[in-house]
Amino acid sequence: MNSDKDKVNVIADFQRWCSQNDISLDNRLEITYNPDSGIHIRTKSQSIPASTTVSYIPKRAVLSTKSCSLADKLPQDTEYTHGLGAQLMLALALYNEQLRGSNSRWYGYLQSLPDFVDLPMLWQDGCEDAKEAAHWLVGTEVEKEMAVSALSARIRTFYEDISRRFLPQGASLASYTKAFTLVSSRAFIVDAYHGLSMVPIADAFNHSQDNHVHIETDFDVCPSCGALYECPHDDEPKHETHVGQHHYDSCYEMVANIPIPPHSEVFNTYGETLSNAALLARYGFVLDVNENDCITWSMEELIDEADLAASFRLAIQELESDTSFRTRCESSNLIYYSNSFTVDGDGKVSHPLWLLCSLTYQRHAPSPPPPMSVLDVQLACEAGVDGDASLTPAISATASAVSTLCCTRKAKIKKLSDLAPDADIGEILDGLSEDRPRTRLAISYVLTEISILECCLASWSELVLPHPS
Ligand SMILES: C[S@@+](CC[C@H](N)C(=O)[O-])C[C@H]1O[C@@H](n2cnc3c(N)ncnc32)[C@H](O)[C@@H]1O
Repeated sequence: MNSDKDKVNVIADFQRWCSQNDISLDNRLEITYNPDSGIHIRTKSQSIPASTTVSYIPKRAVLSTKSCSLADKLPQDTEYTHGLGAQLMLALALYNEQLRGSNSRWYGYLQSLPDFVDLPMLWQDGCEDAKEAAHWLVGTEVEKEMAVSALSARIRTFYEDISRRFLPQGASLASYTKAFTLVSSRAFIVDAYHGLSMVPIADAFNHSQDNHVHIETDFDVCPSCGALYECPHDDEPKHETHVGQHHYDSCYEMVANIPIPPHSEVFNTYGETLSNAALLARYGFVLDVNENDCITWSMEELIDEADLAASFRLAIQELESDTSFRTRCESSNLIYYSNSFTVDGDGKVSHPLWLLCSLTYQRHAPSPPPPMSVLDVQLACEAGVDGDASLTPAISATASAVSTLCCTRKAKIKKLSDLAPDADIGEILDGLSEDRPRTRLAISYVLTEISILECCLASWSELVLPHPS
């Protein structure tokens, strides 16, 4: 399936399969292919108004653990209904259908899928380019997203312990892992019955934060049989009557959320909050600009003392219960309101992270100032207005703590320690040949993290007082 001509045939076969399975696509749209975007959906010469349903996908056409040929045999334990467990089980269902070849009722759909998606989880044991790229990602958010070794180990264990029981002779861990990459990059949670599923046509749309379409489903169906209306599994009737049930109740729909212009690619969104780290780890690509990019810390990474944890919990509760606190944060150029320990794409520090940095300094102080007062003086400093000078050391120490955090985090990007301190990573990227696509992708991602950390360092360094000599 390498040439464009092959792709044209594959798309034609897929479209035939779609009509045989009553999957519709608005005739103002076409399925198309190019090497950069892969298979994707475009408008032809006409625009499409907002709220148009551009595709109806009958529920029976989705490939899930409930609809696949192994459905009666697969374990139904709750650990496989969500998260990684659901992905592993769906990858088993998908791989089994792939092995069934033309005997699978999804054959025309399966033929349209790439062999695998080049996710970083495959890079560790790959070619030089892959290994080098994997090395660049050590210590980054992408590594956290993948939980690298844990993910590979879980896939292997699941394959050995569960998948092998159900798969025919000739199955292999390598091919099961490829099926897993397809699930990671294409599956949707559709409803309480099918759960995580492969959804033909819906998964042909590429991702953008400014998406044109979204999937609409009635999630709340019977988890035992998928019925939207009354069924024998109901404790209480869901709906009063079957009367009025619409044909489309048995379909998932792709609906336009904004008008779609002619001659343009039509995008879905895989998640409105996905950062480039998440996109790279789960889907194998990054956006040129991604407003969700950030550096994250877990509570465990930051707090190593029970006393500090206790004073943090108390202080955060107190701050957040003050109705003006959020507005105060929003007026800062250095702090933003968020419920995580993060530095955002503009180098701003989330309020829990700021509080922790502030408390770290104060934990040995005999009578620490209230965090709200420290914040107020900091806001005054940011605005160039004089505040309570007795609190300036507290602000300076908070800024030092933020700086230390950023430097420590930068030092965790392992590849940087192999390079001279003044190495120009942009130059390294520019000097890389085109036959190193993974390394190029990894370095350009690392540059984003470095730029976030340096932006944060630069803005907070202005608040650090010089040490008395
Ligand atoms: C749900 S599929 C979309 C259809 C896919 N293009 C194909 O050829 O089958 C998701 C995959 O499409 C690609 N993709 C989606 N959005 C993209 C984007 N904005 N830029 C580059 N690749 C994208 C990535 O390879 C991703 O893993």
